[in-house]
Amino acid sequence: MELELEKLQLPSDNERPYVIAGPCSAETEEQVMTTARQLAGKGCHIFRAGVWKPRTKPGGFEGNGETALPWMARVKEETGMLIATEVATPEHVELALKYGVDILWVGARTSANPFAMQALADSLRGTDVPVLVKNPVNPDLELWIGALERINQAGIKRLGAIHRGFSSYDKKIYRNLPTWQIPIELHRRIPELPIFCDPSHIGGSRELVAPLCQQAMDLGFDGLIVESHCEPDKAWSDAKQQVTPDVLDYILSLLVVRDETVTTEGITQLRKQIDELDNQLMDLLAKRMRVCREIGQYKKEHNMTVLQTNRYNEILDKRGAQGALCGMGADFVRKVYEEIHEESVRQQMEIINK
Ligand SMILES: C=C(O[C@@H]1C=C(C(=O)O)C=C[C@H]1O)C(=O)O
Repeated sequence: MELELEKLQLPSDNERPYVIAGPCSAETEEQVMTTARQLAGKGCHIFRAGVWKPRTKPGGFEGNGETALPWMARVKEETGMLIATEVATPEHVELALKYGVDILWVGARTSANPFAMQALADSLRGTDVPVLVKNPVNPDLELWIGALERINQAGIKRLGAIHRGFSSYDKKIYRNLPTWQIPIELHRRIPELPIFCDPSHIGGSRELVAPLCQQAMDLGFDGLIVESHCEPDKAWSDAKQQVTPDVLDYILSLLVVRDETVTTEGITQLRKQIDELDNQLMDLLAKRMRVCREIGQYKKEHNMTVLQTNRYNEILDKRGAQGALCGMGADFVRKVYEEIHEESVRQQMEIINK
């Protein structure tokens, strides 16, 4: 099915990127207002805050619910910023609209559930609020598109997608794997659909926000939705991944916004692939080391030496031959495996001596 789309028409200083910023959760009126004033002072046009928080496990802070909506309304009134929040049920939609929320987004757990998406779509019928749909937690492009289609079929034409990464058991570098090929394919399939990147949830840590924002710009994303809190370390949820409005402003000031229509960026695209492959390499290395540690544990239990020269030689020979077949120098492959072996032995020594 073709989506029937209209421009989002959101305020922004430039053509790109749209920036939506604000805390993970609306915790207190003071926290909301302080953060909002600071963001507005930095020229931010759209304020986000979670009012209903889907938490993986019970017992955490699940949001203030309706109590927080008047705070959001106050942000809009006092700063002039538009306000955005997450909705997961028809009741959320009704309340958010009642308090004048300008933009709604649908979270990753909700977009993974067609029943929930249909209920949301039905509750949106007859409104013209812009809706942004996060990717489902699992890397399923069809499910993501299906969620967008349901909202669109309910008559919502100002529609966007948010890439927040995909859940995985492995959380070595990212909290949620970016798997860029999925939003890239979404853009290829529906070029007129604006795509936002959520570097906070992909990265899960402050340090990754800037590089991920840049990666999103490099891939031609239309906007960014970034978690920003007046005192990130004291945040009631997602403390590690929030940045202050000051830091956000700095990150945005350094962003290189690239133009999709200029065709001289062949090298940038190639480097993107390199980054992605390097991330995969790091991931694989981390996995290999994990197996080595298991072997270390086995050796401890069976009183075996860490160093197994025959096996080591076998690996050097085999990988060297493989490398040669792929056009890589024997010396290079040997050096790589010597380094890997050294680290593997170091990690096993730690285990065997524990
Ligand atoms: C992992 C092992 O321990 C050591 C590390 C190796 C590796 O990282 O490939 C190979 C041989 C051993 O010296 C093993 O015995 O298999």
